[in-house]
Amino acid sequence: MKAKNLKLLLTAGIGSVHIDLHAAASAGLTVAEVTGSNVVSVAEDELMRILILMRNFVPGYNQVINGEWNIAGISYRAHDLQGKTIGTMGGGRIGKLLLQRLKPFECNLLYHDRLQMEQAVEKEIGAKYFENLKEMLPKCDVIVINTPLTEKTRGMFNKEKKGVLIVNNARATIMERQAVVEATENGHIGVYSGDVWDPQPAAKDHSWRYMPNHAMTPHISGTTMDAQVRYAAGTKDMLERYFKGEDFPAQNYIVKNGEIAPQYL
Ligand SMILES: NC(=O)C1=CN([C@@H]2O[C@H](COP(=O)(O)OP(=O)(O)OC[C@H]3O[C@@H](n4cnc5c(N)ncnc54)[C@H](O)[C@@H]3O)[C@@H](O)[C@H]2O)C=CC1
Repeated sequence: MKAKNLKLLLTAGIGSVHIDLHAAASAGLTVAEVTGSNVVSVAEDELMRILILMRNFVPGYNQVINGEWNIAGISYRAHDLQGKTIGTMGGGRIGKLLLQRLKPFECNLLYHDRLQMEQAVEKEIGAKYFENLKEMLPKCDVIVINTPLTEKTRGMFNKEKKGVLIVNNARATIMERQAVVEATENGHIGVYSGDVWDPQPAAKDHSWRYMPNHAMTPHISGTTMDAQVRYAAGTKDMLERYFKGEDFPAQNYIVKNGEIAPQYL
């Protein structure tokens, strides 16, 4: 390690996979993030993407830009959200909030996670738990990815319904890059809307820029002005606590005393 005096690594936001957490743990470093800081921002963004994909919005917008007018060319792939089945892989902070935000749309809500929510919360949201991801995937019209990238979540997909809409604001390598390109080309994925890329920033010739049926963005879902205020304040708070010798809020620790937080294992 080159930085011999390094003690602390802070992520101003959520998602610390840019850090080698195992190396940090064995070097005795502390890694922390501003847990919760952009949960609302990402969940709202996912809701927006679900609606945009379901209504075939982007091709409609492109018609206007290109001077075209072809209603039938849009509507044959536009559907109501009501009655559709939406599944989130990951029912943590973002996944749970997304399900709560989706409830008034009268969809069938499913989720897969390592951990089942408390029964009262699950009942209030009206979401059905699947311990086995492979059982949930074929049921979904829309799949949203809300787990961190770990060795277990990398490349987890292959059982989706034909024409499925996929929203991935979590991490790009949870999907296999070439498989996404091929599936958008052959229609197995109806539309893929991702906010995250591998690597970032994405090169000009990255294949996901040019595949058909996508609605990609450059990692913006968690970076609203409101989120920036929250994660700047959270980072400042942790720095102040660090220099006073105080602990951080417990949920912010990703690596502490050689241990990696369970959600990253
Ligand atoms: N695009 C963006 O700007 C942002 C993206 N994110 C991404 O979203 C992810 C989720 O964020 P939060 O909901 O706040 O995290 P969280 O820690 O509250 O929830 C993650 C959930 O994933 C589950 N999980 C972990 N590994 C799993 C596995 N192998 N199988 C099934 N479930 C598993 C955990 O049990 C937990 O419930 C982050 O790790 C990050 O990658 C987060 C914030 C901003």
